Amino acid sequence: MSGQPKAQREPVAVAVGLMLRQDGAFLMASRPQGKPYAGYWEFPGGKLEAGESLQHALAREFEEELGVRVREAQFWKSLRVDYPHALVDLQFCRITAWDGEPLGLEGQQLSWQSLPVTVGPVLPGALPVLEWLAEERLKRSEPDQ
Ligand SMILES: Nc1nc2c([nH]c(=O)n2[C@H]2C[C@H](O)[C@@H](COP(=O)(O)OP(=O)(O)OP(=O)(O)O)O2)c(=O)[nH]1
Repeated sequence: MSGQPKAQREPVAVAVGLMLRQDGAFLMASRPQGKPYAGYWEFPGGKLEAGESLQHALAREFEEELGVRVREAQFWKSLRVDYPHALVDLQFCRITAWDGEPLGLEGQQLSWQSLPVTVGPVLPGALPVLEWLAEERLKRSEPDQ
């Protein structure tokens, strides 16, 4: 295998955004050809550049990949995933306001989804997000104690 031995790998920080529409739908994207897990579905985002903040990386990736200007984003949850190709620290943010309609500027397919999702396969590092969204939905539907 090429690259660093697994045990010595430094985690790579990744900014990921869940664009959440008022009706509860969220945007998913297919991974473009040429990337690991091409064709798998994920949430838009990408790696932080050296010295870059999470908010900045999120805004940059959304401009580059979707042509969307992020107006309101809040950090939500993080998740470390150990892939054969990389060790990643995923920083998930909820995006609740933006300018523009998302376009697949890197050749990726886009789809507004709700639970259960109808696209697949879903990237392993995006699957837990669907569980978190389902948990939230459950909490919202439970009567107050
Ligand atoms: N965007 C995104 N990446 C995810 C998710 N879940 C998950 O495990 N990942 C992983 C896949 C990749 O290993 C990494 C993101 O790196 P990437 O290669 O897509 O990022 P990038 O756009 O900066 O790529 P590049 O400039 O190096 O081509 O995070 C997710 O929901 N969204």
